[in-house]
Amino acid sequence: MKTAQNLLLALAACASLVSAAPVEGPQTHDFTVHQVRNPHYVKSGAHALAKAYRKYGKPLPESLVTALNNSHAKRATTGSAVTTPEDSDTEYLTPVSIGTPATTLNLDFDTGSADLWVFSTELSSSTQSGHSVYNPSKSSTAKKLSGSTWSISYGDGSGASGDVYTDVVNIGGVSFATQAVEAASKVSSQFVQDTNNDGLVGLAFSSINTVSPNAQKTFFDNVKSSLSSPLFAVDLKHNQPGTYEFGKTTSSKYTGSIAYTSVDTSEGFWDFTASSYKVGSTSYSTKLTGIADTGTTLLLLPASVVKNYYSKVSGAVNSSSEGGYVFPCSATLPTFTYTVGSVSIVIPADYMNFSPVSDGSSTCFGGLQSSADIGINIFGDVALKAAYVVFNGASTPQVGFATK
Ligand SMILES: Cc1noc(C)c1CN(C)Cc1cc2n(n1)CCN(c1cc(N)ncn1)C2
Repeated sequence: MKTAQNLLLALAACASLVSAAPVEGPQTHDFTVHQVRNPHYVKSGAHALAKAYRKYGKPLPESLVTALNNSHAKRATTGSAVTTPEDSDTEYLTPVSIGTPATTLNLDFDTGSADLWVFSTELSSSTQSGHSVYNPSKSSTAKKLSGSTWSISYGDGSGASGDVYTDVVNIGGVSFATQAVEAASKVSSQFVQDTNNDGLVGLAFSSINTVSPNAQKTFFDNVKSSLSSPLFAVDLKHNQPGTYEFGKTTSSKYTGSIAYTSVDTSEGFWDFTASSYKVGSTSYSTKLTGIADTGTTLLLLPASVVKNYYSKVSGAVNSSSEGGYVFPCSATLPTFTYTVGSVSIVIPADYMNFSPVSDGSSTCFGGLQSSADIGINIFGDVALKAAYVVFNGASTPQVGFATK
């Protein structure tokens, strides 16, 4: 059998080096096959040998079957997906494929919550209108999580609720076969109107997942152990597409080094502390503890910090009618800098002008607002899009920041 095995192995080896010689004749075609190496492929002799046995219809020897089952050539996985800003960076939407055959929904990746929920056929037709929806009855891999329900409400008073299925979910090439997919049967008006948004992917800690009676794991918690590295990296940009990477960081996406700091997960968030901040060139040695939250649009910090900032903006007022600090759109704004370890993230002045309070208005709403009414500071998209941010889910979670 050895000879036969060697032959099959040799055949298998040849089979992987296909580069047919050009065929001479009345017409000449170039049949050269160009190999492109798959950087993620982990070579396995047992798999190559088994391929040869199968190719010639030979039963696999017991030893080979054992080797295959024990093969530690587990594919280390990584993936990357493009995320696109909507409505002046109000939110960032990323395509996610769900079910068999797959349907692609554009979802809001939210490191501030832990439910993966989607618009579904369980909503009224008028509510579904304009959205891509998940139809579990059309997915051969959908399984109802019997007796489970979910209900979530967000800081801005929006929310959704429904029942639960497990199904295959693929994000940027990283797939999990039995992800809890929370199908919405009710959504609040903010979501109905937002036809760009087909639901959310929660990337906070699974401890705050709302499924009852048994909380479900986030997509990241499900895939974490199979990733090359237990992390996801977030590269949000101002008015242009960015990326969510799973299992890897990409050095060309940032400058200098990534400064990591500890995370307090006790509330289920990526809660970290910046050691100091700056308004323009004025430094404040005040620590800022808050959550890294991709699902919140703005930067929400203590009233004292916000006051220091807008004291440098001529014409700025804290408007009760507009619900926060506003200023003349022509005002010159200072930058805002937050420091994590050795890295200082400078938020450019134009990020600090969120948008006119309404179309055509010459009064603009600030990207920095007070967190006083919330009870927690939130480093939302205004802060995060100035950085390359790594959410590391190792046994001691960390969050890392780099300039870009
Ligand atoms: C309008 C609007 N405002 O902000 C967003 C996003 C929208 C988009 N859209 C109209 C409606 C909407 C409302 C929410 N979302 N989407 C996403 C989840 N929300 C969060 C997440 C979180 N971590 N923290 C607080 N809320 C509230």
